[in-house]
Amino acid sequence: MTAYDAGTSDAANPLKQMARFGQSPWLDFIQRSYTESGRLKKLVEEDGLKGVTSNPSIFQKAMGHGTDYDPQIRQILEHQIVDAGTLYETLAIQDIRAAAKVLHPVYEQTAKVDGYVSLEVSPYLARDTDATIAEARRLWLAVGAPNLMIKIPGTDEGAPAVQAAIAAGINVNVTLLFSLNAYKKVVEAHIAGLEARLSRGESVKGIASVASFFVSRIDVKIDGEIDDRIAAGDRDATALKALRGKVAIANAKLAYEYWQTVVKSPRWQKLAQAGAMPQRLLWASTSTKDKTFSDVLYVDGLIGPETVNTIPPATFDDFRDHGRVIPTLTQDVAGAHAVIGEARRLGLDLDGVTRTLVDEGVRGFEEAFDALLGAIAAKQAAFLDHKLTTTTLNLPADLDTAVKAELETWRTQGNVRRLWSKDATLWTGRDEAGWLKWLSIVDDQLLDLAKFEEFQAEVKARGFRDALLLGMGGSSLGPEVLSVTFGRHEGFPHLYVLDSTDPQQIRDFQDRIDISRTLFIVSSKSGGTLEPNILKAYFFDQAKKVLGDKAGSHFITVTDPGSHMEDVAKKDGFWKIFYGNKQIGGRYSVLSDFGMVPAAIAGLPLKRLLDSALRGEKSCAASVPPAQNPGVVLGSVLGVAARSFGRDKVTLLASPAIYDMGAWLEQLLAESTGKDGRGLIPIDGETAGPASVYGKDRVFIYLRLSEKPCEKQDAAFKTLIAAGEPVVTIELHDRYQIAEEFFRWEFATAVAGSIIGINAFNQPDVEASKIETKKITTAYNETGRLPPYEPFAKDGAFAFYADHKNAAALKGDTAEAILKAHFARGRAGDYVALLAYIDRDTATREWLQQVRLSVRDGLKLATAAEFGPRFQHSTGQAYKGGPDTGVFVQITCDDDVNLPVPGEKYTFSIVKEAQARGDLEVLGERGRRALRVHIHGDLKAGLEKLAQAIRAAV
Ligand SMILES: O=C(CO)[C@@H](O)[C@H](O)[C@H](O)[C@H](O)COP(=O)(O)O
Ligand SMILES: O=C[C@H](O)COP(=O)(O)O
Repeated sequence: MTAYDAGTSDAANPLKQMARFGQSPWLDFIQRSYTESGRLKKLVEEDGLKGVTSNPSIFQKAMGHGTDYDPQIRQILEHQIVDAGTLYETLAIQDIRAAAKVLHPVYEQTAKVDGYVSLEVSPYLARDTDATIAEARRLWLAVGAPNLMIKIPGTDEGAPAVQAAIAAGINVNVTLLFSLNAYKKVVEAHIAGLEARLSRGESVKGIASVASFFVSRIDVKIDGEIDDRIAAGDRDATALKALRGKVAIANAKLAYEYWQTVVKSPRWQKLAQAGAMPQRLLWASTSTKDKTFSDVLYVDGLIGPETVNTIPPATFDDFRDHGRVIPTLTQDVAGAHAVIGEARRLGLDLDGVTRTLVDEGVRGFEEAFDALLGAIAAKQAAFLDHKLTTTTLNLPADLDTAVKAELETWRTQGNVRRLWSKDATLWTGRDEAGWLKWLSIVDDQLLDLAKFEEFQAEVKARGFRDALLLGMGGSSLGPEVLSVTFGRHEGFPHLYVLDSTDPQQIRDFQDRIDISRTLFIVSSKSGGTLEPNILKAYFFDQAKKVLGDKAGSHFITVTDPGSHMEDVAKKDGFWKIFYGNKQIGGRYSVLSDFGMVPAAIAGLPLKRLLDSALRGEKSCAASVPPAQNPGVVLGSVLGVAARSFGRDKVTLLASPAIYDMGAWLEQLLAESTGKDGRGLIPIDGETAGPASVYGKDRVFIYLRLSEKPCEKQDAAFKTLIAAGEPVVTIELHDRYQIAEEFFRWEFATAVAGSIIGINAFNQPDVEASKIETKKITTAYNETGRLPPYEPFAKDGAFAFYADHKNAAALKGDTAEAILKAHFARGRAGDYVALLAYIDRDTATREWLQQVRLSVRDGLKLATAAEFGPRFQHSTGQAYKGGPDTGVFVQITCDDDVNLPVPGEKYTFSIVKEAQARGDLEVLGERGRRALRVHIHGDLKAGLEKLAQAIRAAV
């Protein structure tokens, strides 16, 4: 018979007889089906069971396997978006409440002495006093049962938490006690907690506590030491052998002896007179581990008044079957002293053992909790199925092994929790903690949903036809993804995003909109960035021509509080000002107002987007262990591939309908990680080719929209996987899951940054180009002319520029020869970046794409195809600050169109020129391989010729 189907009730039942000697049998086990089926109740009624204890290992066994909890998990997931930790807690609390209900009659019958059910605080907090206190209070309130005991570890940090909890009137079970010294501290904490209540005039009645003294584990360790010494031929072998299986019980008896002195002490008597209940000793870890001993050794051997023995089910059955009930605890105490004395004489390290046991105990519960949360997270992902994106890893064996090792390191070091608690030492230990508000921004936005929805209704009511967002990088790329991915929504304006100083491009956008029906969004976190400022100046001027002094009512801004743009907006009477968060960097801001405001304007279903983002957040939560945490898994693949395998070219391809995700991702990855000579180099939108065109420096990311995949891409990835290339396939089951991926990639980037060992939240090298640009535009304002700038070579319509060092390396009379010399500098593992400061339209994008593919296929190097100045606020950081593996070709042109910048002498054309010069200057200063090709005259013809020259050169 097992405790699962309880035994007979019988006066001779040893379990019932324990009561005669003042000991209460508790059950060291909890499980939903056990309680629900009535078996727990049967133990109470037939075996005199008086309490229940749980711990992370017990819950892991209960919830981590089987299907008991599936219906409730499914039901919760239908209505709520939660993390694995919350899910666990919801299930656990229900179990604890159900068991507490079964035990409640015992609680009443024994006048609050027994009838308790214990719930342990998170083992991750075992070394954190304040967090343990907060958790104890939270769980106490959450369960809301008078016969609940909160379990707190008896560590050095746990003891003050015990005192605080008792002082707060919470019943406490102090767990993980092994040594007399630790127990003494806990006794002190208990008494001090009660005294604090008395001194405040509060009642000490009815506050229960037990001190869980772990028994069998001590013998396991000591006996192990004994066996080792005997095997090594120790001369005290006989004396040592005589101690096997004795030290744990002796140690427990000494604890009990101490307890007896405590309860007799005047200090305790004072509390007792005020109605305090003593903290009873509870024997835990009472199943026999050494099968050569009696299977009820740690029950038989520790029976005594005012104590508890919490017994696991099998031992419970064994004891019912053949337990011997005699008051052993108080017998032969002198013998117990002798055993401990003898152990010391023989050099058995009881103090060391108990110290180790505390550490191992804490770690063991952490491991169990990790396993439990991992199992719940896996179940959750399986149940949510296509409500979450699906990730498949195809990694070469060596990378796969290294990623698994990294995930294990993250688990053992508790790095996911460290990340969520904003521990800057995960990166460089500098200002990282101040840049992590994006972790919780989705929750804030959901609370603010009404604000966005009201605004959305107002936009709709005003009947705008167009919306034009003016901004760069982090302030424009997220909105661009939303605009490109979701298109126009009936009743709402078409959202355009302008992030260029190219006059032709500005003119193109101006031609597309009807200013009288346009809402302008000036988007700039810092408010000081050149482009949004001059674009605002330009369009405000244009709007004034059409709208007169109502122009301001067609403008809103999203900017950080206190910024220059806030002042501008106030001065010019903007319709609205939305604020960013100073603790969120631009590239992490898409789920803040920088993305939500444009999303509202474009008429997107905001709740749906935010719910999707929340799913991303919850999947990456602090409670989700690394191996089940999609953000950590992805970040580990990227970080480990770059750090340990030279695979730092993150090659991003997305299904056509979501292709623009790549533009957002490349900024996030490059700007976050590309610094200090290290980092990831994103390669966005490079059409997949045969495996033969790739070097060994790639990790491929396939963002596949399963509702609208591209057959060609599917086939190409199949080939890459078959060729053994590392491929991460992320399937989005609908477009709104880009919001889930926004969060997941932010998290993954932070993880990868930690693995690579950089600060993932600054952008030290972006500033450098801005400074050079500023110098040039200032000079222009002062002199009315650009500083002289001489090409080092010319060929027809082409003029070539470079700094001295680059120019010296690029000898040649023809475009082809110069380009050839430049490309010849590329080595395996390098990349070529084409940086075009030209109008970004369908034709030029196609041109750039074709040329980059020729370069890739010719040189077998990764290629980036970028437009300036947009990339300067994105991948530009990694080009200048990341690994020195870039070969850069800057492409500029004469501008047919020029546009004024109101209030300045310089024009947009001058700004663009200054930006190109400034960036080339900085690339040169950093010793990068950089060449500028300027196309004089007709751009189309020039581009055709340049394509020919490049093809010939590769
Ligand atoms: O601490 C309590 C009760 O207060 C128990 O639940 C305690 O955690 C368990 O008895 C032990 O973890 C079981 O230990 P062991 O038998 O695995 O060595
Ligand atoms: O990625 C950020 C860009 O450099 C633009 O910055 P901003 O939002 O402060 O204008």
